[in-house]
Amino acid sequence: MNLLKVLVINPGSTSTKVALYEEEKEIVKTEIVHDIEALKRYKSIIEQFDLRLNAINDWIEQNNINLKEISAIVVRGGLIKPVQSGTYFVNDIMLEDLKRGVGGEHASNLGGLIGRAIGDKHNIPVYTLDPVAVDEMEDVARISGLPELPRKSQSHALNIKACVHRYAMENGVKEEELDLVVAHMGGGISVAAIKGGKIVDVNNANQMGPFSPERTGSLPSMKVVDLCYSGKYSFDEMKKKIVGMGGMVAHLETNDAREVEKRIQNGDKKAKLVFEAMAYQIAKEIGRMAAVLKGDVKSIILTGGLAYSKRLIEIIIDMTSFIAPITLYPGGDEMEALRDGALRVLRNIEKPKIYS
Ligand SMILES: Nc1ncnc2c1ncn2[C@@H]1O[C@H](COP(=O)(O)OP(=O)(O)OP(=O)(O)O)[C@@H](O)[C@H]1O
Ligand SMILES: CCCC(=O)O
Repeated sequence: MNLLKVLVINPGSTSTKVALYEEEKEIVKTEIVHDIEALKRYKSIIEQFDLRLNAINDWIEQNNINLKEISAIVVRGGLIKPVQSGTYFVNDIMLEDLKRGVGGEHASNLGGLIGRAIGDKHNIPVYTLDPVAVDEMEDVARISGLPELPRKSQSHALNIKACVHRYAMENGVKEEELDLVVAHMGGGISVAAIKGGKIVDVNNANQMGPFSPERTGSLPSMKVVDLCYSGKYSFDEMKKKIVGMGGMVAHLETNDAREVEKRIQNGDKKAKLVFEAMAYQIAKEIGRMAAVLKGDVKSIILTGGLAYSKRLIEIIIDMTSFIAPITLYPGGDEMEALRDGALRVLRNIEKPKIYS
């Protein structure tokens, strides 16, 4: 019997994670970290296509991966049109929407494009699971202070959903009965209110919420207008300031929390203040989402790369543990969640949804 082999590609804002699985078994998993200086050279994320594809092709070669043996490629999905949670074929309609960036710019838009570039060449089907555009938001959460600018459900849905699933399994509860706050803390930060297993509210890491390693989060809006009309920045430069060059990068010129922690240890007061401010804003957002759930929160889950940072976690726990017990899932389960989505389809347990 031929074993199923799944290639997983997960482009995040600061890195591209790649892995090869044989059935559930991990054969190789690597985080290709992209240098901030290299990323800075690109005006838009879509222009990073060649850089990331070349890095993945090098990784495939270095690890002697025979693409002829791959049963499926599964990728982190991007800002397509709002969709239900689930596994989807990366079809031509989705590919076009990713190219055009119908829901906006996002590193994960590259997932489908790179996946199909490799898949089409070697005749391998390409799937995606719980893309950034998963929308389960309640109507009341969509209203902003301007009718023409509604709040949109865009989040690290893949890892958030994987954490909800893991928590349910580990604690012997049904996902549909779970109310949680999940804070995914990566290059961008999504803090979600989970009601009955669904993401009923989330900040939208590209536009609102806490600042993160490389995004501004919410800003004083009048001052944003002033900056836009100051004549100092083009449209593209302003967008890049908010997503990519904001947050820690703007204050400290690095998106690497480990580097910031080293500076703090060496007595850098500015690094300490900025890092503590990020933790403070995350804790505040958790409080907002706890209010969405009327305080009835089973647990606060902290996940993503930043959940490895003891310093950050301690501040968040200090500020939020009065709400609910804290669960730590550092790093997250995105790669395994993607693998499992592809395996469910390959084993005919789940029918992939068709994006239209
Ligand atoms: N052991 C660690 N200690 C402290 N910080 C860490 C550690 N490992 C990773 N990080 C930090 O986590 C952040 C990246 O997290 P993650 O890998 O989840 O993000 P990403 O996948 O690139 O982006 P996103 O999650 O927004 O898609 C970086 O700031 C990185 O420095
Ligand atoms: C746009 C929110 C999701 C992400 O940043 O990955």
